[in-house]
Amino acid sequence: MATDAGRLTTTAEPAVRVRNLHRSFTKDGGVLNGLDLDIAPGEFVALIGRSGTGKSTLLRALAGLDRDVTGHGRIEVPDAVSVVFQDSRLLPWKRILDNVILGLRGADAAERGAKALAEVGLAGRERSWPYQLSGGEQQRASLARSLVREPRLLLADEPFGALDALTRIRMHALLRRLCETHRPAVLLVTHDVDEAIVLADRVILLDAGVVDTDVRVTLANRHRSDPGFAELRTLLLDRLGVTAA
Ligand SMILES: Nc1ncnc2c1ncn2[C@@H]1O[C@H](COP(=O)(O)OP(=O)(O)OP(=O)(O)O)[C@@H](O)[C@H]1O
Repeated sequence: MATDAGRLTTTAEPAVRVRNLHRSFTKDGGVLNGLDLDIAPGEFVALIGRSGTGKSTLLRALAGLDRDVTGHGRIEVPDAVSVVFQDSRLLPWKRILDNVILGLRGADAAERGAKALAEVGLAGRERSWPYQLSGGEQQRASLARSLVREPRLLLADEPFGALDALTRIRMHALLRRLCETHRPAVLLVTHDVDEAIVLADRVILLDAGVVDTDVRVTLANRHRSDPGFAELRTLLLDRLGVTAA
């Protein structure tokens, strides 16, 4: 693969810079077809698009998790990148705190892990096993595992996709709070247009492997009943080829 990967370090630079990114799994057609994208430090970007338009492929490229894929282009990301997936990927044979601090160095690792668990509302669950946590709690632990590494870039692929509606709403509030505190740049892949508008500073819609729509969310009120919210939702659903209900 001819990808020219680099590391961004200075704060004047964008946190993520992607230029002319191509990715393909077959000889017949590309999934990403010359994609350009910048994400500023601390900026929260939601990535939406029809099924199969390459959202996860882009996220995996940024995470350095590309497999079975050919391509070229330039990708620049910060040193500290964390990834959260739809399933928590906690190791079942390790207690929650040990999962959170897995691979961390330093005498204060346990202390930092416990602090991260407290931040996501899991104080007191350090010695629990993953199976003793609900799905939502497991995703909280997964967020703690990411944040304890103090990422400059947080990549999240449908992190709330498997959760019930009420837990999702709670997780939205938690993620927003955590991002306001830690200020990583965020790329969140989601199928949920409302989730994108509630959470993000910018919503990017992928189509045919390039950026089709790039809108800044400037709503003072992110409530679904707000007319600006409804207008933005209609615009995005329209671009997705869906008629708003
Ligand atoms: N490992 C792979 N091998 C072969 N094809 C793949 C592989 N991973 C993804 N693809 C194909 O690449 C295309 C884009 O997949 P990707 O998972 O990036 O889409 P997506 O936009 O995230 O889709 P969804 O919204 O359904 O999750 C799809 O056509 C998919 O079948």
